[in-house]
Amino acid sequence: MSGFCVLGCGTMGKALLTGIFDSIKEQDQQVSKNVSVPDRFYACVKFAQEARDIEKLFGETVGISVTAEENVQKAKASDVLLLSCKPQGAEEVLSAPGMKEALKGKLILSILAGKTIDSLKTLLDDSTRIIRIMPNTASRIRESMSVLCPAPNATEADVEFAEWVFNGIGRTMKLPEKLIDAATAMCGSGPAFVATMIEAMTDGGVMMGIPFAQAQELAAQTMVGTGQMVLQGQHPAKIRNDVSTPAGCTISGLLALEDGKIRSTIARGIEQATKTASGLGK
Ligand SMILES: NC(=O)C1=CN([C@@H]2O[C@H](COP(=O)(O)OP(=O)(O)OC[C@H]3O[C@@H](n4cnc5c(N)ncnc54)[C@H](OP(=O)(O)O)[C@@H]3O)[C@@H](O)[C@H]2O)C=CC1
Ligand SMILES: O=C(O)[C@@H]1CCC=N1
Repeated sequence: MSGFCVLGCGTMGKALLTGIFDSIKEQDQQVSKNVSVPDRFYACVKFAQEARDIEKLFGETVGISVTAEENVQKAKASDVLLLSCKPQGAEEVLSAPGMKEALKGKLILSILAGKTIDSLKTLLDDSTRIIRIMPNTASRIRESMSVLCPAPNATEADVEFAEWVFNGIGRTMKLPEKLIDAATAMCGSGPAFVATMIEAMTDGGVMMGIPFAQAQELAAQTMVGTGQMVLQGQHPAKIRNDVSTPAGCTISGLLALEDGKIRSTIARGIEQATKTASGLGK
């Protein structure tokens, strides 16, 4: 058995823990003999009130110790640590007196956007193994898209553990670190982009007389269904062509979207978010 510690339990830390606890509770995954399922959970925050709020969030059912200003103590008690403070906060967290020693021989799963393995290594002992991971907030409902980038010192067992954790809260994909900023834009930031598209479709529906709640449900389920068709192997272009009946309403709407440069605008948004991600934590 092992200890799992979230260093910086904010929006993403809480989303990840929620998904992980549900995943372990359902035990809906074949846990290989290499994976040591954590039996002790710790969440570290800065302030006592935050700790109390998180304890309330998870309630009594989950055995988690939530503490403020006890990062090093909880790191000592853990085998795997999820680093989920802001990128700019990495130095403060990892340079705390005693932290480097506490992390010796342990595995760090860093979800910090833009914080490279090389920059993390400058703050850690060589024996501390690193896997960069880019999940998203859909972890909360176990529908995350998480990109994994193991450092050269990560073992096969480390990668298997990380894949067990993140496959339990969605889908995973391994990519080289040079692509993680683009993955951050697509997957980490992606829910914000998709939510904006859902809002825009909802606005269209409301404008045409559908009440907001119904319009939002229509937009959200259409997004989910279309995404599922793509994940099941349908090319988006085929979906688009199949739906576009000649002289029908779809092609008229599509041309209005193209007039608004929807494709290049969305692609440019990914480009810009990638560029910003690459500068975070520097
Ligand atoms: N939000 C998202 O959807 C995603 C975020 N990420 C990455 O995840 C990380 C966290 O993002 P997010 O959850 O949104 O940010 P939050 O600010 O919500 O969470 C960061 C948490 O870390 C805490 N913290 C900061 N410094 C310390 C410290 N010294 N000791 C203990 N706790 C500390 C903060 O406490 P306090 O608030 O009191 O400062 C806060 O609770 C970032 O690196 C981000 O790049 C990755 C993918 C998606
Ligand atoms: O916006 C951010 O910087 C973080 C990383 C990806 C999603 N949120």
